[in-house]
Amino acid sequence: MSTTPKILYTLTDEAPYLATASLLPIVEGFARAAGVAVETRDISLAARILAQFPAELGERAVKDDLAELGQLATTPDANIIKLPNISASVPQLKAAIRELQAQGFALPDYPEEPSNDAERDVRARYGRVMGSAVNPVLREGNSDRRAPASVKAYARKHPHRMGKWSSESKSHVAHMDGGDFYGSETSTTLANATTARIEFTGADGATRVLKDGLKLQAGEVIDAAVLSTTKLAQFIDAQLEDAKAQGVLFSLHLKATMMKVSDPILFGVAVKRFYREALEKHADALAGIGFDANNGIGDLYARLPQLDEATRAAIEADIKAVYANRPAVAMVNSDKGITNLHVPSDVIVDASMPAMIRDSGGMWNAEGKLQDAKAVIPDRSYAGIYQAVIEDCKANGAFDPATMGSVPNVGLMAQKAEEYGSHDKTFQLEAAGTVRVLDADGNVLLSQAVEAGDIFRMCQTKDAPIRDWVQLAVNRARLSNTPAVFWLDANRAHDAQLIAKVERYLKDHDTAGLDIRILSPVEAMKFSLARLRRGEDTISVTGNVLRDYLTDLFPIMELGTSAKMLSIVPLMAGGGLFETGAGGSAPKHVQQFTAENYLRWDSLGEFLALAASFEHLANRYGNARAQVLADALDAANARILDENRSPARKVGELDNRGSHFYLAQYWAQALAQQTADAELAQRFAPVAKALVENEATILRELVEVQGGPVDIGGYYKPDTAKLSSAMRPSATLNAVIDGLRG
Ligand SMILES: NC(=O)C1=CN([C@@H]2O[C@H](COP(=O)(O)OP(=O)(O)OC[C@H]3O[C@@H](n4cnc5c(N)ncnc54)[C@H](OP(=O)(O)O)[C@@H]3O)[C@@H](O)[C@H]2O)C=CC1
Ligand SMILES: O=C(O)CCC(=O)C(=O)O
Ligand SMILES: [Mg+2]
Repeated sequence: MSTTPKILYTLTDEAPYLATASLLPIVEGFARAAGVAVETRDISLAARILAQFPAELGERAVKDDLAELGQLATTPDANIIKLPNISASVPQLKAAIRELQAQGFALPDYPEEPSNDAERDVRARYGRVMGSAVNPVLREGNSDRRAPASVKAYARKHPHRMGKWSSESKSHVAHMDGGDFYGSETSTTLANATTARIEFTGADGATRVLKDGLKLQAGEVIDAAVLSTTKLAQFIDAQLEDAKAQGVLFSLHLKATMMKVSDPILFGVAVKRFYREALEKHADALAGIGFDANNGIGDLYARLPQLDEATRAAIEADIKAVYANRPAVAMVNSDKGITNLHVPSDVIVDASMPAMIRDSGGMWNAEGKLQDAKAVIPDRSYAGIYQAVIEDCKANGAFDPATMGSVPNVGLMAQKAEEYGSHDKTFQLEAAGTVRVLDADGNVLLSQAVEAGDIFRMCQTKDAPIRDWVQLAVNRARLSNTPAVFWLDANRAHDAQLIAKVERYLKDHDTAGLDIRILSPVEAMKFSLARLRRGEDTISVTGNVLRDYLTDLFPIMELGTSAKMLSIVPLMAGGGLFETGAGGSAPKHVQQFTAENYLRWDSLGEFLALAASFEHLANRYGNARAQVLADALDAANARILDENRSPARKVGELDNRGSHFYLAQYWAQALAQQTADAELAQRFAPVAKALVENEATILRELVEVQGGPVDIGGYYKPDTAKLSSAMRPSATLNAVIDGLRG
């Protein structure tokens, strides 16, 4: 066991990375005074790309910090603060590569259609950093996400605005009725460990190995399912017709980042059907310039300059004609004409559906106004939960943050559980046949018939994480004296296997007096919503996907944002992973920052994670000072909420940097006032004094820079000096903080 208490703070992307440039020096200063080391590890998209090409980059090679952290997460010493990072779609990945090349990094281009081994190797390396490539690597434990009592109390006292709901709303969720993953899933639990392979056998009897060397453990639950892209295309066509007939926006909600193999294909089917006339008419020209519908219609616009003027104009005119015939489509940015079908990473279901529900069931139309929408979520596995919320809001009106209860979550996610670990076992088949999962002796574990174009997906859920999850659920139910509901659907093959395990493992625990139930997702949602309206709390105990969906949905309804969530991952090996908030890296905030030098990112998630991390260190290493820091930070966090020192949204107001100043002031005051450690109190007394006495000057220095554009020298890899000077504009504050850092 290492004896030095240490925090590993991750450097990531976009808004949380910008915020880090201001917050981290403060954290380093305070931690240092208590003898806690803070180190950084760079897991940004840029760093992850660079780490793939050590030989090519020579002297500028970058070490693979993500691999190191992934390894550390399996040891008891891990104490990692993980901020949100970009899970890159192909368009984002290409933009990042271009930026790094322009900064002089000798990276190879992204091979669109690799034609030799070298190109295939480059493509595979880029493939490793694509999509959700970070979280599954670090998540060696299950998830415990909740709104701390102080945050909930604050939200009740200062309720955020919720759009009114009308019973006349035409908004609804549309899903397939067959031919989807839900309908085809089969599942089994392994009696013995084995090394499996996935094989495709075509109609001609020829067999091809899709994946080999797949290690499976005893007790592991595996499942396989197929989605028909032909049925999906028919479904999309019907929804386009229906959206038009009903006069609602067509809006598609997927998770192309986490589900990085399947969902871009589903997205591509929708793009192809929506723009069908134009894309079919110009099929040859578009194939010639390498357009890929899976990357969105934005990919077409990016490639148009390769065509001659006349062809370009013809394509543009035909796309315009499509819009005239189709239902209106939900917009991501109406000013710039960016639609829901532009880039697969712009509309991510966990954040986009709650936003729609918060906004009266509307999405933005081309005029930038809210309009009722058809939310298309093709697969039935989870779509129904959102329809249940919509029905509830139509019947009972919007939820009231001042009175509503809370739905915390205990999520099964350790060791790449379920769908979120399936991308290396997901394939699109070019021909009809059968896909089989075979054990080492050649016995068929799972089998699915496929048609050409179908997507086959296999998932794994290991036994130890399931046991740990059940235990976590019971602990949380006991600690918070709150009913807990396992959201599992007895009619789904995978869930049926899980239900059997949950029932068995619950017997290992003392559940006397606890209210623990198992309900299907839709029933669980209805049950939780009814309690929520009565002001009652209900723990949601879910698999990995619902963990993701619900930990944005409920916080956004209850608190207005998932940024204020406490998001702990007790690692199964004994370490701690402290995620910050439950949302993403907020690209919109970066646009505002570079245009107006105003950052509205709320770092409360980081503050909460830090307090939990110091507390973890205190417990693990018996480090009393870390506990003093944690307690003082808790007090500071409560004051940030009480005194409303979170960032506002507009120039001239307190932004992210200002909220960090108050954190430093309140934290220093709490340390100066505490009596558990006199030496620390003495150390921080002058710091607190300086931050109080200079408050007006510091706030002026922080606000007077706002309003104009700011250059940070890069989007995916900003220039550290430029970023630091932009994010630390107060010389007075810096002098105090740098004094602490030594
Ligand atoms: N844990 C992780 O690493 C996660 C990463 N992602 C990645 O994040 C990127 C963007 O995803 P997206 O689906 O747009 O979701 P985001 O959560 O990044 O953004 C949705 C909106 O949520 C609000 N928001 C989220 N966090 C904060 C915060 N701390 N302070 C203030 N507001 C906040 C903002 O709304 P407003 O501006 O209106 O205030 C923001 O525009 C993608 O690359 C995605 O892959 C997504 C989820 C989790
Ligand atoms: O890793 C990702 O891409 C997103 C993770 C996420 O949305 C979540 O865990 O809430
Ligand atoms: Mg999420």
